Parts: sequence; C-alpha cells; structure tokens
Amino acid sequence: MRSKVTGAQRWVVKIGSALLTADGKGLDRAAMGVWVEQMVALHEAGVELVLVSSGAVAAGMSRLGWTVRPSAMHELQAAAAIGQMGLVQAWESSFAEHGRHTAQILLTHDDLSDRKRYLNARSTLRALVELKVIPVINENDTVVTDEIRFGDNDTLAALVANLVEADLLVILTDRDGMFDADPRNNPDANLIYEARADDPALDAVAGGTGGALGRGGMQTKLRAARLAARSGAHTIIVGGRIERVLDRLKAGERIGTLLSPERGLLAARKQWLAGHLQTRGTLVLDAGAVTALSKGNKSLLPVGVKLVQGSFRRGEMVVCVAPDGREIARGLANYSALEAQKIIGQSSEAIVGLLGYMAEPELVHRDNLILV
Ligand SMILES: Nc1ncnc2c1ncn2[C@@H]1O[C@H](COP(=O)(O)OP(=O)(O)O)[C@@H](O)[C@H]1O
Ligand SMILES: N[C@@H](CCC(=O)OP(=O)(O)O)C(=O)O
Repeated sequence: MRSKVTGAQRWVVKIGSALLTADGKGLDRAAMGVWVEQMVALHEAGVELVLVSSGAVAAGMSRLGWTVRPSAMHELQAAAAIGQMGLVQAWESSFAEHGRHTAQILLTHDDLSDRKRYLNARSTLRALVELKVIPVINENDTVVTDEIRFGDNDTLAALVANLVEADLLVILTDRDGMFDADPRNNPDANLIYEARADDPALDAVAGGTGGALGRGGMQTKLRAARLAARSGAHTIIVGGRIERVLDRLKAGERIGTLLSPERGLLAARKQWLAGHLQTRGTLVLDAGAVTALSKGNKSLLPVGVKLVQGSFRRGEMVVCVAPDGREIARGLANYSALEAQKIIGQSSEAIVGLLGYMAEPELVHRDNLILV
C-alpha cells in the first residue's frame, strides 16, 4: 500500500507523446477516453487535477501526413501549432462527455522563472482548480526553441507541480516505469518500484534519450522527479497503457516507479516558499500574536493583526512584523490586503459577517508560515 499516493490531494498527470499518439498514428482517442474516465473518477473522489499533455508535434505531424519528425525548428513549431488544435479539442470533448470543463494553458519555462508571470500562472491555475475545471497544459512551442528541440514536457510538468504545490506528479509513459537499464536494449531489465529521487545510482540507469516521438527518455523524467521533490511532491513514473492505471494508483497498488522527496512535504514546501516568492505586503502583529507564532508554532489569526500594509492578493507572500517592526515570519495570506483590512482585530467567527464569506479562519496558516 502506497499511502503517499493514495493520500495525495493534488495530482499533476503528465502524458507523453509516444503514448498519446499510439506511436505516431494520430491521437489515440480511445486511450485518451480511458484516462479521462479515470481522471473524472479521481476528481469525483476529491482529487484536484492538473493535466500536462504532450503530443502537439506528433498530432500535427499526423495531420500533415509527415512520418519523420522534422529537424527544422520552424517545421516543428508549425507542426505543434497545428497539432495543439486537435489535442485540446480531443481532451475537451472527452472530458465534456463526463460534464467536465477543461482549460488550455500554454507555458514556457521562462514564464515560470519570471516572478510576475509565475504568480499570474499560479493564480490562474488555482482559480481553475477551485472551479473544478481541468487545466490542460502544454509548452507554448511557438515561442520557444530549446524545449521543443529537446521535447521535454517532463520538466514542464515538474515545474507545474512546484507551481501548484502538488503532492503527486504522475508521469505516464510507454514503459511500465523506470527500469534498472533501458528496456529497449536490455530485455532482462527489472522495474524499480521505489527509490529516493536524489539517489545518485539512478543517473546510471536513466541513460539514453527517448523514442522517435517524445525526446526526453528517462533522464528527463528523473530530472523532473528531482525538481518536483523540491516542493515536496512524490513522483510516479508508470506505464500509461497499464489497465486502469490511475484507478490502481489511487487504490495504492504497487505499480510503476515511486520516487520520493528527501524531505517531507511540509519542510520542502517551506523551503520552497522561502526561496521562491516575492513579498507583497506587511502585517503588523500585536504582542500576543508574536508569541503565538514564534513560541507556539500557531497560525496567524486576524484577531492578532493591528495593521495591513501593501497590496497583496489571496495566496501571495506577506511579511509578519512585531509592533517594533522586527520581522517575525513570512507567509502566504489567505485573504487579499483589502479583505485583511476588514477582518483584522476581529475573531474568525466574524469573518463571514464582515466579508460575506469565509475562505479560512486563519489569515496565514501555519503550514504556509516560515519563521525568521
Ligand atoms: N531505465 C529506463 N527505464 C525505462 N525506460 C527507459 C530507461 N532508459 C531509457 N528509457 C527509454 O525512455 C523511453 C520513454 O521516454 P520518451 O520516449 O521521452 O517518452 P514520453 O513521450 O512518454 O515522454 C522509453 O521508451 C525507454 O526506451
Ligand atoms: N510540446 C511538444 C513536445 C513535448 C514532448 O515531446 O514531450 P514528451 O513526449 O513528453 O517527451 C508537443 O506537445 O509535441
């Protein structure tokens, strides 16, 4: 039983080109339908889902009748632009059969290293997840060259897992998981069931690049698992053609390769928070709140805040200072600056009356607080 998998609340599911296109013969709509059914079941069970789908180049190639992946960048980009239409159309119609809406998001790695774009992408994705819509993400291949050349959506999926603070990254691929040698050339290779993502021994086994359609191979999947581990996510690399693969993962069955982060979700998440977000405002605490945070490891309640400065939205990072201006902690605000202004000094029970709704009783939850 894999409790880290069965208990995961937020999943990023990444599906590679080789799988989606039935090895180059256009989009495999039947297979897509089967994954969609399972994703809908996960959704119904309360799992929050983000889908990262490759396959634009491969789908475009098949629409154009090309059998060999082009090497010219502009041809690859054109194929991706053509194929992306069919790709999102296929996901949309398949999810719609189950009454689920989808949303297209095209991202580049650069978008996620630019602070402002990172925050925008994050809040859009959060809003979509809250609306119970399934975001379907791919690279924005028109404006990048390196990513499309290396065909590496594994890294993108890991960055997305960081972005949405996923508990689990599921990489569906054309093999049953990561083997101790490339199964293409080693028929006796054994499946690795569990490992730590940072285990250096994995570098040797993940050698080799991918197939004719996808390009990344196991190396990029291992790198993705290490990247996802930075924000505390577990990664599963598993065969997308395994019958009812997602259902079985959810049920805790030991299929695929589980790569675990070196630290727990909370510790990793806090480090991630500390390093990656700009602060947008300041909360001036009263003496009682300072003690509750720094000595009691408590959440910050609105009642302990005297003043709100700056302009921040829900989910953005704020600095918490003592009455004398000394920084005590940083954390993600559950309310915007405007909302916070209305609820400070009040008990959490008063929030509904003051705002008309309550997101959370805390202004900053302790899981999202880093003490300085
Ligand atoms: N140790 C390994 N275990 C499993 N597969 C491996 C390994 N090393 C290399 N590979 C190759 O990686 C391929 C999957 O990568 P890729 O073609 O990029 O797939 P995707 O399109 O799903 O991202 C497999 O078909 C396999 O041949
Ligand atoms: N973004 C492009 C390339 C992505 C790609 O090849 O990734 P993958 O198959 O996951 O290794 C596409 O959708 O075709």
